[in-house]
Amino acid sequence: MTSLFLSNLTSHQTLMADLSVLDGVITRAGEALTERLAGGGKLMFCGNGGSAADSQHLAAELTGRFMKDRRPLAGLALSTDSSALTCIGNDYSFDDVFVRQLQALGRSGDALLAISTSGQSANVIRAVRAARELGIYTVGLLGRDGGALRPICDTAIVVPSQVTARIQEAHLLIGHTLCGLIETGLGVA
Ligand SMILES: O=C(CO)[C@@H](O)[C@H](O)[C@H](O)[C@H](O)COP(=O)(O)O
Ligand SMILES: [Zn+2]
Repeated sequence: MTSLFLSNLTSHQTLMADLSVLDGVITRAGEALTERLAGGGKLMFCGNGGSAADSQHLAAELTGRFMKDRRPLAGLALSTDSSALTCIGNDYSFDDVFVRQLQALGRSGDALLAISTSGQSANVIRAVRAARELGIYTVGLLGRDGGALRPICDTAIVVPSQVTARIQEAHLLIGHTLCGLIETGLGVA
């Protein structure tokens, strides 16, 4: 009998091979995000659960370091401030935890990377809708059929899988690629 690990490994490897179809859209997203950062904008991130972890991980690649030593870049995860999350969730609604922070901190010329494996998280959808209204460029890092987020993001990167864990594994690869494209696009030596 195949072990769980070998079965997961096989499905992971199959998905990884399928991701080459996303090359063009990932490159375009990287260019758009680089343009915002080069123009003085910041890159915000949001998502729930594992995607909240991805948000803070990727934001730290920008403010800290990724592959190269260079100036700190403006990355901000909207999933990490426990006081903001609990206040907004408690006093308003959990659906508002990202949108309220985005409306407080976001400016035209910024960008938002919205991460959701289903494309259906209401708090992420609200953040993307508000971002568009504020002139903030939106990239959706999605899965399954892209859900309700797919048509409302400026650029939607949809990982072709139905399995949340596999989609998240692909999201990290794509997130790291976006960080690499940003460093290269900004001409970091
Ligand atoms: O990491 C996992 C499952 O692997 C979970 O924490 C998962 O992220 C949560 O169920 C999220 O609430 C799912 O939200 P979404 O990806 O559908 O937007
Ligand atoms: Zn997970």
